[in-house]
Amino acid sequence: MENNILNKVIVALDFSDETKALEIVEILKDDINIFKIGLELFISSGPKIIEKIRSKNKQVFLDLKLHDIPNTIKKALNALMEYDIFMTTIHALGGRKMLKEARDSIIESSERKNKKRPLLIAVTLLTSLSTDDLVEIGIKEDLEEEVLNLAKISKEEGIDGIVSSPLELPYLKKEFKNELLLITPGIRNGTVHIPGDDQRRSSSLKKAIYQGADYVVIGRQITLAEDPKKALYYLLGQE
Ligand SMILES: O=c1ccn([C@@H]2O[C@H](COP(=O)(O)O)[C@@H](O)[C@H]2O)c(=O)[nH]1
Repeated sequence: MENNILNKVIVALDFSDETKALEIVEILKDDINIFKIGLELFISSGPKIIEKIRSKNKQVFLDLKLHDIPNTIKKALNALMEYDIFMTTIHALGGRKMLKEARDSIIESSERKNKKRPLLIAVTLLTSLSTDDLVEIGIKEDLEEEVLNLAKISKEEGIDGIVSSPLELPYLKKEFKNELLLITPGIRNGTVHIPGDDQRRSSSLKKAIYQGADYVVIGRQITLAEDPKKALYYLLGQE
């Protein structure tokens, strides 16, 4: 059971210091198979960090959350196909045309380069946003409806999966069954103090898994802990 859950855990390496990021990979390499490179690490270290992690026989989730006009996204994803990555992200709020260009671009480049393509994942509404934040930026739709709507458009445009908060899992799972990968950050258990924690829609690791997450992304709860491996196993044991 523990192993099944571990296969679904992605650890976010949110550091500007690549030595620190690689240290975490080293500590967790027997437990975790996929590590996430986000904007901070990618901007600080550049693309070479991808190969450094892959050389330890680990998969890379390159989480750049691209959000731009369709043509720019198309070209960016074409360029991204140079890297050997397992999964990457774009924002569903970029709209239907952007999602379609993203999907077409990644498929065309993979066929042209005869190379396996990464999974393309659309972020719905960031887990740091509360209902009040959404109303303030003009998203007056019920939060659940909005996530569902963005997920539906993503699926219609052939996107492989979506990012949402764990709180939205019950109805997303009911709607999409196994037709869309469900990926949830926002995992919290309160054991590690996270200064200025910005997550607003969160839940525990086990709850997210029981409610149908295909992958959960965990960062600071593990990476800021004195003993990251112990923190990971503590999360695994907690309801
Ligand atoms: O809606 C989203 C999309 C992406 N993330 C990313 O997940 C991790 C979460 O890290 P924690 O330290 O566990 O909060 C982080 O890399 C985010 O960029 C997200 O949190 N919410």
